[in-house]
Amino acid sequence: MKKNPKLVPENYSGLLTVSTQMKQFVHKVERVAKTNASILVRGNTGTGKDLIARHIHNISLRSNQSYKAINCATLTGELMTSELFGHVKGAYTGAISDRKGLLQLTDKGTLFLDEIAEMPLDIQARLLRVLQDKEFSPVGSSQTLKTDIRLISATHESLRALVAQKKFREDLMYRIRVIPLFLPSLVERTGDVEMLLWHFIEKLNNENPRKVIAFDEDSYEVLMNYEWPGNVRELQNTCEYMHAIGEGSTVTIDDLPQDLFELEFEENDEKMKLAKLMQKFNGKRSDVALEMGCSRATLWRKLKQHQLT
Ligand SMILES: Nc1ncnc2c1ncn2[C@@H]1O[C@H](COP(=O)(O)OP(=O)(O)OP(=O)(O)O)[C@@H](O)[C@H]1O
Repeated sequence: MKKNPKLVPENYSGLLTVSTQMKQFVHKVERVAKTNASILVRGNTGTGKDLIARHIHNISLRSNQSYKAINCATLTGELMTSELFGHVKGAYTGAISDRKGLLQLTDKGTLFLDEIAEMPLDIQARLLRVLQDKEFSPVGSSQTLKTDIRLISATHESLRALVAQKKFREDLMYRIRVIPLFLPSLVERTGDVEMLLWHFIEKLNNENPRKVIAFDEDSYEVLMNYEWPGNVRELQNTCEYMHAIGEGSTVTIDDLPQDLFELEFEENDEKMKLAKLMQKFNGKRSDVALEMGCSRATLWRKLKQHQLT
């Protein structure tokens, strides 16, 4: 039975962590936040790019000005242009009144462009001009407006690779990645899976009649050893699933979603490796555990799981 170890995280504008790697990352972020330099956050899906961008704004010299975010992956080209630059009445069919764009609304503040790799090339060209000249015109208008924005962008892809494929402008890449930051994925953040697991479980306990206070050994082991390709978002969704699907105060292995068991290739590799090591050490489990860097209990469970006992 595993209970809440009550790990106490740091809280950076809602981004929680107990990991040294993350604290070092945030320390770096805090040094650059106070400048006006454009920041590019590179990180996989669900790693908290939104939260980091918000934190940069919160601790910057612009914190009392506006902060706005758009996700370039969810907008069509026309909508993105109008969101960013605004338009005047009649600029498009459907443009029934003037609309201010984010470049105007975040003047003196911070604009966060999530999934910037998805921005169409023509809008990239327009954005580059804004960053160079600090001015722009709304769609359908001949008026030039001044703007002073701090740009934070995020991507899960390599912009360099996209530049090589001619899908991203090289000049824009240099403008927006003056400071590149690499957000670690969840499994690289030692201690965070366990801390966040209980954070989300406690939150669900507060919102629901079911109160989970423990996990059985098997479920905990699977959760602690999973890769979390969808990072914090996947962990959060998994907690919701486990909390909703099971009964009573303990989460058991049957309450875990199927996705967590679908790493069959690695499992087969593991079985081979285990079998070889058992042979090499004449079945002496303490030596095999030492070689694998795991506890004897973990080794025992793995042997059982692969039917090697
Ligand atoms: N360290 C963290 N502590 C608490 N909650 C977190 C943490 N990181 C992420 N979250 C939560 O996980 C979810 C995903 O985070 P967020 O949207 O910031 O990720 P993202 O990297 O921008 O994802 P995507 O690239 O898919 O848009 C959000 O609900 C967020 O509040």
